[in-house]
Amino acid sequence: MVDSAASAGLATTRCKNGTSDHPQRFMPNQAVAGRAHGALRIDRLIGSARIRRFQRIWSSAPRPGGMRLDIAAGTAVRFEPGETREVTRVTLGGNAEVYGFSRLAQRATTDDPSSGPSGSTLPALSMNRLGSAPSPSTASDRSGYAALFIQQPTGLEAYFAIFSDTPPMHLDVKILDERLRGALPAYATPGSAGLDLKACVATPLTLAPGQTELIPTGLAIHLADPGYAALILPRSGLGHKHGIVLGNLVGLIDSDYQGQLMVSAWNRSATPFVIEPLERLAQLVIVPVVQAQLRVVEDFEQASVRGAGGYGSTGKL
Ligand SMILES: O=c1ccn([C@H]2C[C@H](O)[C@@H](COP(=O)(O)OP(=O)(O)OP(=O)(O)O)O2)c(=O)[nH]1
Repeated sequence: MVDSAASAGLATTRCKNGTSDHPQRFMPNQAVAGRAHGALRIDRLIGSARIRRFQRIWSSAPRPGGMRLDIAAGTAVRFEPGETREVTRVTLGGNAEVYGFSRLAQRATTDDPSSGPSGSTLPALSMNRLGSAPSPSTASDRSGYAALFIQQPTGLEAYFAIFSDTPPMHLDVKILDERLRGALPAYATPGSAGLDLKACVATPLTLAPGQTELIPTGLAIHLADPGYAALILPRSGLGHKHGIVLGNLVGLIDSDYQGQLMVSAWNRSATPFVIEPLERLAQLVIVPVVQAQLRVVEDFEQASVRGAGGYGSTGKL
């Protein structure tokens, strides 16, 4: 649940309607819908919470159709506080029936719109207001939803956003080297992005200048979700002061990889470097990934300012 105390601050929405642009300030838990060229723009600030994804939900008009926000299934439109995102709406395909959303909005879009979302615990929300409510009991994290209702000449449209406090991500880890039991990598500070990976070598290992060695880390992870990958990056101190970087520059850990994490250690310096057992050698950063579906085109729809310019085309300074 998102309480209003967490919803401190003001959000700004710009509503464009063809010719004019009306910046508007409004209090948390309010929203304004602007329809610009078929797009719905919502700007949302919910304390530290993020709108995780927009889930279109239903619309009564025009039959048979509802509209949905034009984002790929399972992906998200992320809003940071104060940011605005523009999401185009498209007509629902298939039978235009929408189910799911923890049953909050379970209905066919051809249902009578005046009845509101069926099978729901949706509280009464007024038109064009953004509301929040406790998440359905099935939700394990502290998430909530926001609903936006728009009265169109042709009927009622509703949009829902699911948001959460970005709950911690759980990562399955296998310990392959007993020396790491009780000494798992940890984020050094609350703001750290990387987990240190240790060199699970049995004895000190000397890396000669220019030499590259694959060093075991004693850990295996399984990200499982293709929406994530992990990157192995050098530790800046080792790289800058001692020239110990990565032979592959960056290690990419696929979400389906279950083997031991290995660090390709490269001594790019002119002096030998001794890697001590359990020395922190590199760091692991987990990042979101979008798998794109390729769509072949003869030409791009819109010419960009940059075009094919690159490699310093914008100048040096
Ligand atoms: O620094 C690294 C880089 C990769 N890996 C593991 C995880 C990754 O998922 C797997 C394969 O890596 P990648 O796809 O980069 O290697 P490839 O050379 O393209 O091999 P493959 O054909 O197996 O994909 O190896 C590491 O442990 N450390």
